[in-house]
Amino acid sequence: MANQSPLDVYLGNDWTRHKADFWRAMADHVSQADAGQVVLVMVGLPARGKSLISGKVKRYLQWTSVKAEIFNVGKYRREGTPHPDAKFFDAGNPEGEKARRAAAEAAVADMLKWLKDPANKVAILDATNSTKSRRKWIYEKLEEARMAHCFVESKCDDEELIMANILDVKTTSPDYVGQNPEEAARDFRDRIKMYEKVYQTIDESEKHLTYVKVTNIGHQVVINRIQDYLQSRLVYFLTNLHIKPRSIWLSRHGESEYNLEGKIGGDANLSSRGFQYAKMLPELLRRSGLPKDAPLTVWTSTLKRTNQTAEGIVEEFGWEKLQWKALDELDSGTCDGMTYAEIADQYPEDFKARDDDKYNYRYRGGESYRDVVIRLEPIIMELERSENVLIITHQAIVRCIFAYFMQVDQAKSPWMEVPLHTLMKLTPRAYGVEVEKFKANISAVSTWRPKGSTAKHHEAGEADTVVGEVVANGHGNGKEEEQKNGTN
Ligand SMILES: O=P(O)(O)OC[C@H]1O[C@@](CO)(OP(=O)(O)O)[C@@H](O)[C@@H]1O
Repeated sequence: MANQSPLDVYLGNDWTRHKADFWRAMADHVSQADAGQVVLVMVGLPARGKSLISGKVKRYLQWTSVKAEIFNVGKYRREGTPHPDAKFFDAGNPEGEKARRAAAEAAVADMLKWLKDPANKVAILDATNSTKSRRKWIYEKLEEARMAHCFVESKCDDEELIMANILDVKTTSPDYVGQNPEEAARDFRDRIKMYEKVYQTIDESEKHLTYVKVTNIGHQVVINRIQDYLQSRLVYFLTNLHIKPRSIWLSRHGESEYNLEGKIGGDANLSSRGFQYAKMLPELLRRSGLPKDAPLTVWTSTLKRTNQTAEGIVEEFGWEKLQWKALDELDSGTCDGMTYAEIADQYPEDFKARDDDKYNYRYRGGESYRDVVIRLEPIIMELERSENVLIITHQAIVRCIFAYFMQVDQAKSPWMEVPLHTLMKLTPRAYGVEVEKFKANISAVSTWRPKGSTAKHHEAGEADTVVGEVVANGHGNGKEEEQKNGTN
């Protein structure tokens, strides 16, 4: 490919020739390295973002094909006590204590049962676990089951964040269904006070535990005794999290000459309509609501069509632009530069195999969607750390990034329709990701191919321009768990 990254230049032709093998090896290595199991034990007062963190961890793990599940003690407690008032949570209330202990025991028992299946990798015990004696009990249970653990304490002194969590709980927790919202908020604050009376942060006396302490979600992270690969990956992820308001804008490049010809891959220039889209992108961004004070960084792939699309924006706003090799389009190996009809003709078995399992099918000498997700992991880590970012990339890459944020399952994500000349704005909210779409009024071919079809890319009609199904899947960060489970 004409546009080589510094890494390509440094490593020379061998690297360029063997990069698909490299990503393949990485993908295989990562799945092998995931062999262990671990329990993440959440610790912290109510309204400190434990469920938010649990949801984000689960979303991240599932996207990388690591099976993860959240066990929320509140859900078990609610079976016996669906609408408790604050006094129920008073440590001096023996009945409340007994019921809460029973709920914790039931959750841990179910969790250990779930972990009996070696395919299940990460269990997240979402509860306050706010006393040393409760943590000692959990630690002993996990030691007895020979299960690795990692306590994750979420501390928070940011009043705004606490208030946002209280507001969310009072409106979404099943504990307060049908209650006056003001009364619910008052009761929830009293509940927090009950926990504050007995809360013990993890300290020196618990040095034997593996733990991560996160203050104000990502502001400060303290780690202790992190032991294996999976734990380190999780710690790295937790270190990168933040909850500052921001948006991520996602767009494919403008229509390319290859898109017009129905060819896949390659490094073609934009078509004249593609250039029009590039010109219009600054206006489209303005329409979507630009961040007032915070700057925006533009990320592109190393290919010409994404860089040409970014030119107008960089010129107009002077924002920093970064090129990422990892954002290059899915490598179609020996099929690069062919039309779908040519592939079906020359490699009929491959064409069918791809339709049968598009997520796992790996092009000869190229990549699968699974491989792409592995190489996008550093991009996701960087995105979690970053504030406002505009990503201009390719069809398969947009699908994988979108699938991460919106938890689209692996069988569906490679078939999602991502129209050209459409800007998407993803805004993480307390318990989900909001998606807005802004369509440029510039026609383009549709490169979406339904299963079985070998049709050449056709002019997009109205129906093609809706991302539809995808948006409906939109909960991201544990909202579903929280709505079902509430606090314990
Ligand atoms: O996985 P499928 O659906 O084939 O889509 C990926 C394809 O999308 C295309 C367009 O058809 O990407 P791009 O947006 O970079 O032009 C091909 O280059 C690429 O192979």
